[in-house]
Amino acid sequence: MARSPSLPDRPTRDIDPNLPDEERLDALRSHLEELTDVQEKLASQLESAEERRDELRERVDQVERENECLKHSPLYVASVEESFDGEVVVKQHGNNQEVLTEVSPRMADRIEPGDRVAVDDSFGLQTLLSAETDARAQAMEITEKPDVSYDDIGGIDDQVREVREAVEQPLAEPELFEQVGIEPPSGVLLYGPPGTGKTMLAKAVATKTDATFIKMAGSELVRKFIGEGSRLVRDLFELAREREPAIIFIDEIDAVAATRTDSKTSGDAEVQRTMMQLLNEMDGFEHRGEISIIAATNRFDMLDRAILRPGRFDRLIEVPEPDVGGRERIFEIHSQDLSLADAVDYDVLAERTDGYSGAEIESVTTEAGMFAIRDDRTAVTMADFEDAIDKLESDDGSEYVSSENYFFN
Ligand SMILES: Nc1ncnc2c1ncn2[C@@H]1O[C@H](COP(=O)(O)OP(=O)(O)OP(=O)(O)O)[C@@H](O)[C@H]1O
Repeated sequence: MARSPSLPDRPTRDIDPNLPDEERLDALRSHLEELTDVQEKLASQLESAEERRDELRERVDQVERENECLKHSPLYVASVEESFDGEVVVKQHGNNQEVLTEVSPRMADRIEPGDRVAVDDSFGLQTLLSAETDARAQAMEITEKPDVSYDDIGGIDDQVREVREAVEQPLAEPELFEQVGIEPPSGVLLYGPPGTGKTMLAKAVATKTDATFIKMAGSELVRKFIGEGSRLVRDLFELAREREPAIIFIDEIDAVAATRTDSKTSGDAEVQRTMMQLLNEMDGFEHRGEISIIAATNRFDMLDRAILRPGRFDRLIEVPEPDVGGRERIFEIHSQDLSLADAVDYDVLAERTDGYSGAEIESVTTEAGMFAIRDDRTAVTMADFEDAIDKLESDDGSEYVSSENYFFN
């Protein structure tokens, strides 16, 4: 705790009244100087004390706010089903319990059927959830025009070709499949280590086919939107129908489609419901129109085989870590917009980055640029790239450990 600084001594001086006038005046002047000095010191101490008081006040405010938050019990999310004079029927998400409850006059004229609200333990309506807090908006990332092209993807040419055949062609030339009399693949599953370009592949097809890209992350469905998973899956397919042509991209599908465990915890039951909804949507998707479904995982081993049956994710495409030629190409792609001071030997960099994913190579190029900036230069050199690799190798973060370590552990 900071101690208050001690106050300066108050100068005292006895001036002999019998001194000649001139000497008394001198003595008084010098006394005045001492007093002025003390006054300045006191003023500066007062200023520091006021600053400290303001800091403490701010801290008290913050602690009070935190305390308030701690005193509040959690709120539950519910939907308004019907609304009468000052009363509403709400249905709590998760357990689907329906109750009739009163609405405070403060909220009465703002509540309409279909609204999502936060309710407390006794179903008192606390807040009307705005569109921003709506789970549907939060759980799905919608991109009308993604800007990834096939040329932005390096080192996985075979996978690009397969995805084009399985997703792009049925969207672009459905009549071809009709003429030949075959069904295009229902869903495509991309599997492989993290950061190898799976999301990019899905976005690139959407760009090429002018389709809306709708992404949902399986992990978020089970962690963030507990109790709402199956409804959100239904919404996801509904939204795709509204936005045709559309590509539905389900990232980390393993989070909702992992092999069934024997445990009967409510969390597992909820994940099961979400997966069943997903399977239902896919099975009932006969006249799919211009909608394609792509899923991705880096835990292929964990998947429930039920999702791989014909009519579901029946086209599997492995997206591996890039080989040396692929890494060279990815270095070239990510250096396209860099100002380079001299020729960069991408082949040497590719040799040095065995086991790196595309995302890790992107980090190397960003870090190389940072080295140039730190050095007050506007162009990046080969040495910057080498230093960047050294730095990322020595960094103590699992982020840059070879992505093999993530895969099938
Ligand atoms: N093959 C690649 N070519 C060029 N860049 C790549 C490649 N793979 C990854 N990248 C870079 O890494 C970033 C992340 O890639 P992306 O999100 O497609 O990986 P992912 O396989 O979907 O990863 P995750 O499994 O973690 O979701 C991309 O935005 C891109 O900059």
